[in-house]
Amino acid sequence: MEEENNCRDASPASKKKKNSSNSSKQQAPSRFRRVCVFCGSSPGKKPAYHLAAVQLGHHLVERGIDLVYGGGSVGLMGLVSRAVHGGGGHVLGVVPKAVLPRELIGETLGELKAVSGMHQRKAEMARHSDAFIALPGGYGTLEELLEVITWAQLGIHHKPVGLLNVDGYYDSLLTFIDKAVEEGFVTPAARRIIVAARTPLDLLSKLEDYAPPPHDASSLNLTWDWDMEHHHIAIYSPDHPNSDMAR
Ligand SMILES: C/C(=C\CNc1ncnc2c1ncn2[C@@H]1O[C@H](COP(=O)(O)O)[C@@H](O)[C@H]1O)CO
Repeated sequence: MEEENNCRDASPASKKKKNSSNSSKQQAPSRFRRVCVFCGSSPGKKPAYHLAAVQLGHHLVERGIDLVYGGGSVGLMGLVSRAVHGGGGHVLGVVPKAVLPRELIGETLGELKAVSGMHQRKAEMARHSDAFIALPGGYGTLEELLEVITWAQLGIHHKPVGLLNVDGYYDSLLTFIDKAVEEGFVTPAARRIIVAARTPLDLLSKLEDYAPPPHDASSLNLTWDWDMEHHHIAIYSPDHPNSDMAR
């Protein structure tokens, strides 16, 4: 799967600013054209989570960064997408066909890309983005976050991965990952893949400065494609006519 052309000049967000108040706050151009945000399909209980989602959306618009996310208007996903869309930024929602019905995801603002399943969704969200940010969320958010961290560790991509640790929501996850380093399951270099901050502003400036750790795994030449045509599925059943056991 080829990555998108990340030329800044083509950014839709940089071309159309609906909200004139944002133009006065216009920042220096970001190195990112599009950022993928993973976050709860629920709003969470604390107002701090809601505020962080809205603030992140505003900061993206101010920097001319477009949003890629899981689509829909539910929970924190709805808050961040409305903030970006309302500020004149471009929003791309990537939604598996099975969860397209409005009763599941609500209304999607901006551009909607329907994909066949969850694996393709993650690959598409990643392909269209220059960096990832996880806001507070549940299993879905954790799964998406850990997958892009794993892909970075394997050298599948070199894009920054940010963790917005609103009100210490992710303290216990970070403590756990530090334990994994201590116990020898995560290397110190791989620990540095995660860029954490407590506010959207701090996180965005850390991500702008991020340099990926050197890793040997690039030579594996892995991709995040899930292309069945180019994968041989081995069959290890002695009774099967095409069994690979005999090969
Ligand atoms: C399928 C159901 C609700 C639909 N909700 C979702 N709509 C869009 N994207 C979703 C939805 N649920 C999960 N996602 C993806 O995972 C992340 C949020 O998951 P979490 O468990 O709420 O943290 C989010 O980034 C999306 O990409 C009925 O259950």
